[in-house]
Amino acid sequence: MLIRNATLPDGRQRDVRVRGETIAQVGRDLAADEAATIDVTGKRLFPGMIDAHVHFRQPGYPHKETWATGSRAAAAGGVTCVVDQPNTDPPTVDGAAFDAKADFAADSVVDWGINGGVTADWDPESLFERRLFALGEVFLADSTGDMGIERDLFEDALAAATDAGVTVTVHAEDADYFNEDATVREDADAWSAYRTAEAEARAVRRACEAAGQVGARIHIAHTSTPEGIDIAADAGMTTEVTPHHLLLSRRDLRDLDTYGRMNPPLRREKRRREVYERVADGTVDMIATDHAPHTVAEKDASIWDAPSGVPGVETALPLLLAEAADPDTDLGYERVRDLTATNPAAVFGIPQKGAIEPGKDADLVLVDTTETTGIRADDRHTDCGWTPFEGFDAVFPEWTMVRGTTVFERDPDGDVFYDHAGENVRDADGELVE
Ligand SMILES: NC(=O)N[C@@H](CC(=O)O)C(=O)O
Ligand SMILES: [Zn+2]
Ligand SMILES: [Zn+2]
Repeated sequence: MLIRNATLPDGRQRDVRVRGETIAQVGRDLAADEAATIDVTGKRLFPGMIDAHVHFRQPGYPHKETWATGSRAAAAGGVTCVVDQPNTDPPTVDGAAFDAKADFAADSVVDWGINGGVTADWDPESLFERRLFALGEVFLADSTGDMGIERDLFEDALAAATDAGVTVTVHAEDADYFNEDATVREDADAWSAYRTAEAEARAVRRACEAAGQVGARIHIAHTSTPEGIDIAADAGMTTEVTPHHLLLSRRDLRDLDTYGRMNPPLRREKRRREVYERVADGTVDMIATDHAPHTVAEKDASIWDAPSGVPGVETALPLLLAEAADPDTDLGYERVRDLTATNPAAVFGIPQKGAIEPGKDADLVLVDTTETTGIRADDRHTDCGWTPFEGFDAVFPEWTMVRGTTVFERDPDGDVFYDHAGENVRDADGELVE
């Protein structure tokens, strides 16, 4: 297949030849010796997003999301590789649980990685025999799944992962700094008052110190505060920010109510702006969605009973592209590419992905950035049926390709998905890539 006149994220216009599963050539006026040629003049071609943080809920909670529905949502949002987190049932804390989840992941239409988790009864030996994407998210406080662990166990896990050459991703909140005074309140903002910004900053600092002691490489998941980002960056560790912490703040809880409950919680508008600055200026390494679907019936509860988490895999790249298309923001297309593809590939060691260059996997997303639409939950493909970004401007893909196969095509008569077997990205070269 020959894609003619694509505008790349850096603004250059190039032809891109896809042969089999890979990008064969990127250049000008490539010879049209292929059967299929499409001209995409005026449209932008991005490397597929690598979302290093999703919760696809299988095994255990298929009523919230499955690998089939979650991966379709990913494809429709320009995500070509997802990394699933361990708080499923059973939790992914030993080799058998990893294998059971990998069987479910066979339903995925996009490429995938599976993380291993840490609990008091984890089995590092059998877990590290598997092709883990990373160890994590390791929960320093309870979140969905109640997998919070003690300090000693975290330090043991850091040492074990370092021996195995595996990166550790960390859910950094410290319950010692939660504000118990907030627990008498019943409004949705109480969750943000309870799980304080200080609780995140303290946990990030402690995690970085512990990592420094054993020479571990850690990546801080879903950082929600400028303080947490700066502490991690100063320690030489990497960070991710979610679309909701980038674009939503405590102000939005008046509308979102308990649907806006997640861990870590939404912060004040001032902090949100400071997080945005760090995403735009390159301090933050990547955007990852923490796609955490729960049903409407589950979310429609009191602020203390509703489960934590919001969906996001389908709307992340579209929201970022709308930000980049808006001349009034500090976020450009190249930065969006770095945050969604280049950096996740570099940080987690997936050299075959993350760039539109000869030899890379043909994971591609075509978008028309002159065409923004308002997000509507009814149009989305996640099984949970709602979005915290209702009405937000977005640029949705026209099509998404995974290793040379078109997996999604937008169509006014109904979006089309094509059967495609996603691969374990850690199996691509037959060995762990570190
Ligand atoms: N972020 C959340 O609020 N929830 C996540 C778990 C997590 O990432 O902490 C979930 O699995 O529901
Ligand atoms: Zn988490
Ligand atoms: Zn998570």
